[in-house]
Amino acid sequence: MNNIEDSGNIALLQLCSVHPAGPGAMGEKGHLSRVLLECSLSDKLCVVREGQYEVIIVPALLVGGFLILLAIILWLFIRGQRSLRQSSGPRGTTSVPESGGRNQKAAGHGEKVLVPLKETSVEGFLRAITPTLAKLQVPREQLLEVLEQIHCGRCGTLYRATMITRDCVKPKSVVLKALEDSVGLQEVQDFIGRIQFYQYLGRHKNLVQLEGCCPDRLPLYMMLEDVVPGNLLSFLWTCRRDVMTMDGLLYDLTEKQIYHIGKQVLLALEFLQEKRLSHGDVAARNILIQTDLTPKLCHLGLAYEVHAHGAISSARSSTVPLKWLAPERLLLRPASIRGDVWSFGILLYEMVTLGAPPYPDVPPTSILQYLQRKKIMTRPSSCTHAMYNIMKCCWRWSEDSRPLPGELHLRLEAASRTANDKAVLQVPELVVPERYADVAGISTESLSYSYSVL
Ligand SMILES: Nc1ncnc2c1ncn2[C@@H]1O[C@H](COP(=O)(O)OP(=O)(O)OP(=O)(O)O)[C@@H](O)[C@H]1O
Repeated sequence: MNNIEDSGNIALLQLCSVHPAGPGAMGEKGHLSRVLLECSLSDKLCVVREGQYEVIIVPALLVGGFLILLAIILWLFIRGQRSLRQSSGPRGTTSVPESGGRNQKAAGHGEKVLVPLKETSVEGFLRAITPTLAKLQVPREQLLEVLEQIHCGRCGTLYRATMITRDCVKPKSVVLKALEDSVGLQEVQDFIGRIQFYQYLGRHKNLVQLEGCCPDRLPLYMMLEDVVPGNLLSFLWTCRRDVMTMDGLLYDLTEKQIYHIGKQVLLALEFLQEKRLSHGDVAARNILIQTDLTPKLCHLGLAYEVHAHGAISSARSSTVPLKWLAPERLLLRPASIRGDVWSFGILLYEMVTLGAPPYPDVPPTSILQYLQRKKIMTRPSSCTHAMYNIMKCCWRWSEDSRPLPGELHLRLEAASRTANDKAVLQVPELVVPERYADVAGISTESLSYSYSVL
């Protein structure tokens, strides 16, 4: 027997061999086991017997281990089943993949968009999605008449239409984007995703604004604010003509006004940058202008793709005219805000030349080789050195050495202080749209809206 005293917690242990050969034999075998025979809380005496119980303990350990393993497997299985039930939601619903991932907020107010799990029909999808767009929904009866078709886009046709608003007595003009009847579930989800994207972006005075939508059934409509006179490229071309005013707008442009427009475009880009987005196709044709010369970025389809899918699809990317693209985009690298800064430099060129096609002497397909030779456009005669210096910093080959929209805004601000606000920019030659399209590397159809002003 051994007495063990342990700082006030005294325990008496009795070591007792039950092996017939005695303790010595046990020591030789080295298989001694200690078994607690008696130990009560009130007692400070514990009796332990050493014995050779391998025959009982080893199988017991094996059985115990097996049971624990079984319990773990069972627990994992139950947990898996439970999480499966949770992700399909109540009454068998699941998240819409197009607005999932980091764009969950696209559903508005950070809610998850749920559609029935088994629902693969357009009707079922629209039934499930419409309540999430309640704040934007406009009764169809409020749409009065379609005035004209203005554009046939990849994701719907654009019309000018009139609409009654809740607070307006007089019908107001809106641009209606319509997704017609004969489309599949994917197109419908994409159209709804775009509506949610506008909702996610929120309001910015230099981004075209969503005013409402009709998402309950086909045809689907989204109503955008009607920006008049609209397309900046058309405006620039009209400035070449002998038109003084039209609809209250002075078709004259000074260097100072170019800075004014440019700075606001940069505010829109800064806004997108804050949301970790980029525009992807900054160009005069994708900017709308108001009579007070407030520009609004439109053509947000590429930004939507970045938001919804993390990148611009190669199919969509190939539609962006090459002459506006930064070298890294021409080399098929992802779009970024600094790529937009490159395109912004081209936009300045477009404005100061009143809508001339960039790189007039370079075929669109040779643009990458041209830039790889470290060449950039020369200074147009109508462009001051100050403005050309800004263009040059936008056209730095290395993305990282280009300024961000905020820094560029400061440069434009400084340059505009000494800019000429008297001399009206003039270009004597009128634009021939087919020739323009050819030199710019743009399809004539995509310019159809600009013809109307010529
Ligand atoms: N809100 C608007 N007000 C006036 N004109 C507009 C408006 N929206 C679009 N437009 C005209 O329609 C043209 C095409 O617009 P936009 O590129 O945004 O449509 P889209 O091809 O459907 O683009 P995306 O798929 O990127 O949204 C514009 O260049 C402009 O001339």
